[in-house]
Amino acid sequence: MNAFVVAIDGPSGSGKSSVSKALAQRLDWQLLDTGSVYRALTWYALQEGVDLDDADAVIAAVPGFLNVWTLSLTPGERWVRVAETDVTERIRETAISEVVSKVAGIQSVRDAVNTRFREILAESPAEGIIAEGRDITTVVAPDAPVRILLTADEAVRIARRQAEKTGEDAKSVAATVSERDKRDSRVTNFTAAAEGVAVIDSTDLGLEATIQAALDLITSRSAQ
Ligand SMILES: Nc1ncnc2c1ncn2[C@@H]1O[C@H](COP(=O)(O)OP(=O)(O)O)[C@@H](O)[C@H]1O
Ligand SMILES: Nc1ccn([C@H]2C[C@H](O)[C@@H](COP(=O)(O)OP(=O)(O)O)O2)c(=O)n1
Repeated sequence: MNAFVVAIDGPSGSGKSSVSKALAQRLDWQLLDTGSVYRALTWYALQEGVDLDDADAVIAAVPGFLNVWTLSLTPGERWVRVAETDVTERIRETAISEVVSKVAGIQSVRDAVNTRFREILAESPAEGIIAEGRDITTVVAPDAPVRILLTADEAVRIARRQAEKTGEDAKSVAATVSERDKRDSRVTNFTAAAEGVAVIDSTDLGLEATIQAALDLITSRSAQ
């Protein structure tokens, strides 16, 4: 039987990772963090000496990356590996956040990665799987029974990121978030909900209330 797919999109700091992880843990489902794959590919390309402004060179690096990349789908055991190297922490560093949109902005890179995402969703042995990113509701899994766009005002999202990155300059954290969202929205639509996609705006919602709103949607759709 195919796993029940929940697709979640939203801009940086909207709560995708935290909400998706909590949902997967509570439901005992799998979790696919698609952003981590673009981040790991960016790390790999840099490691291989690829110029990220050379789209053909980035595209040429994708098959080699997909051969050696592995990630955990278990929500409580988050790790991403490239061959023997555990890149879980380093792919979250600002040096990657600042350039990942260059890689994610190349359409044929997206096509190759999306094919792998669809395989993961189709092959999931779990009862359900939560997939989060920027184009899961629209491109990767437009037929998912539950599709959610998580939003929050930009100032709130920036403040959340700044609270996480207390050792870094607050202005540059803000600039990284805004510039990345601007660049990412050239290739993916995560600012407006596509038809049939439910919006959860967490601007004035705590994390627990946001998780509960998503759980309510899943419960009502899975009962249908
Ligand atoms: N509704 C919320 N209320 C308060 N804090 C939140 C909420 N959603 C997320 N956060 C916090 O904001 C930060 C960014 O959330 P995260 O899940 O990493 O967002 P995203 O994956 O969309 O970039 C995290 O520290 C998280 O705990
Ligand atoms: N399905 C996806 C997921 C992420 N991306 C891009 C957008 C982001 O710049 C990077 C990293 O995404 P990630 O979700 O880790 O970023 P945030 O945690 O929201 O800041 O990848 C994408 O283009 N499509």
